[in-house]
Amino acid sequence: MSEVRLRGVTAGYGREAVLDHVDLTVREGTTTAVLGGSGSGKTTLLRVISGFLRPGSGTVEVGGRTVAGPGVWVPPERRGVAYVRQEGALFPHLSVAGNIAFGLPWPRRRHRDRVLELLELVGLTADLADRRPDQLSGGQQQRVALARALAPRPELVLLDEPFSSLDAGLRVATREATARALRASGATALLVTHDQGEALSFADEVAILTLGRFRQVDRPTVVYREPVDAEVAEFLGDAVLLAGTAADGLVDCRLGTLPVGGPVPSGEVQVMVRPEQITLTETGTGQLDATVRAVTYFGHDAVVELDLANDAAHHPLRARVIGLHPPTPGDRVGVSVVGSVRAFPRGRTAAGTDLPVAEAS
Ligand SMILES: Nc1ncnc2c1ncn2[C@@H]1O[C@H](COP(=O)(O)OP(=O)(O)OP(=O)(O)O)[C@@H](O)[C@H]1O
Repeated sequence: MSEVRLRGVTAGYGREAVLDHVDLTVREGTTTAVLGGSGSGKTTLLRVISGFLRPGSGTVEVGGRTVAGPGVWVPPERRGVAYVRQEGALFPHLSVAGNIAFGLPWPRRRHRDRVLELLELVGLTADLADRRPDQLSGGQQQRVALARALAPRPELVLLDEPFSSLDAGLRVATREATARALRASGATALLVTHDQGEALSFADEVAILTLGRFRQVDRPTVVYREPVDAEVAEFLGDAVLLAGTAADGLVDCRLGTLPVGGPVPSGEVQVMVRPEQITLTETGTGQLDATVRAVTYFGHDAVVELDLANDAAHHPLRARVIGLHPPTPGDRVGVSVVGSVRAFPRGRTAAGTDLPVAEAS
């Protein structure tokens, strides 16, 4: 049993609380990605769980055992928690095998079989075992760091932005190898990142941390499609926010009358549409007509800025279309919205902060 549970955890440095009565559960054998902006407290959270920082209040449980709480303090080395940092921090004077064996308990340090098994687990070949870290690519070094962390069969693996120093291609390959290795080892894991795509693709659950609290913790598809408020929606991807009026499961906005998914407030609302929900067709065949103002081409897809024909204020609107045949500026197109949209009450976010008043495309 290696579930992690935080209840009412407050922690910080000096007087200022970085984490403010935080609750979080990571189920046994699953991975949760903690997504937050710079300085939101992601590393502080990992320090509290690993035992490098004492919480001011609340309890931390790892594997059903309280490791921090009123009158309880288990030191880091007795928590069964492994920590992989941004830079793997391998020992430069030891070989790959030596680095991995360092993570094994003393009597097993000479067991080459276990080292080779761990290399295979992280997707590296046995011929790398005798190289020094400076003879490896950045992605290979991170995989060795992961193998070293998994060597003592930890109950919990904490990953602190372990892919952020890698370039795009290596990053994806290393991320996939890490996800596979974690699944195969059965470890519970917590990944800290500020990369939305990484959080959504890597983890079983995504936890959004802002202002010292978790705003939403749920499966990737749920936090993306059903964000709790407009701020979370914008934090977790591209979002088109529009003013609207909601009633009876429908909302009126400058994209027309659209069905609302999830909770349906009534009255003045902020409408959230993902740009990929806005599809372009031949002019006259969509729900609305528009003129293409600008196109940003990314290869696999393109972002198209549109001027809606019925919009006297000329607020541009963003659509995301597949990159096969993107339109060109000046084209006239039909515009439709696929699926339901979200509607949030105007005025306050779920966290109690004010919503932006202006429309954003
Ligand atoms: N040792 C420290 N002493 C004092 N303040 C600290 C210390 N470490 C972090 N902080 C402050 O605590 C806040 C949260 O820091 P933390 O490192 O947890 O954020 P983060 O979300 O991991 O950020 P990043 O994504 O930039 O690494 C920041 O305001 C930071 O300046």
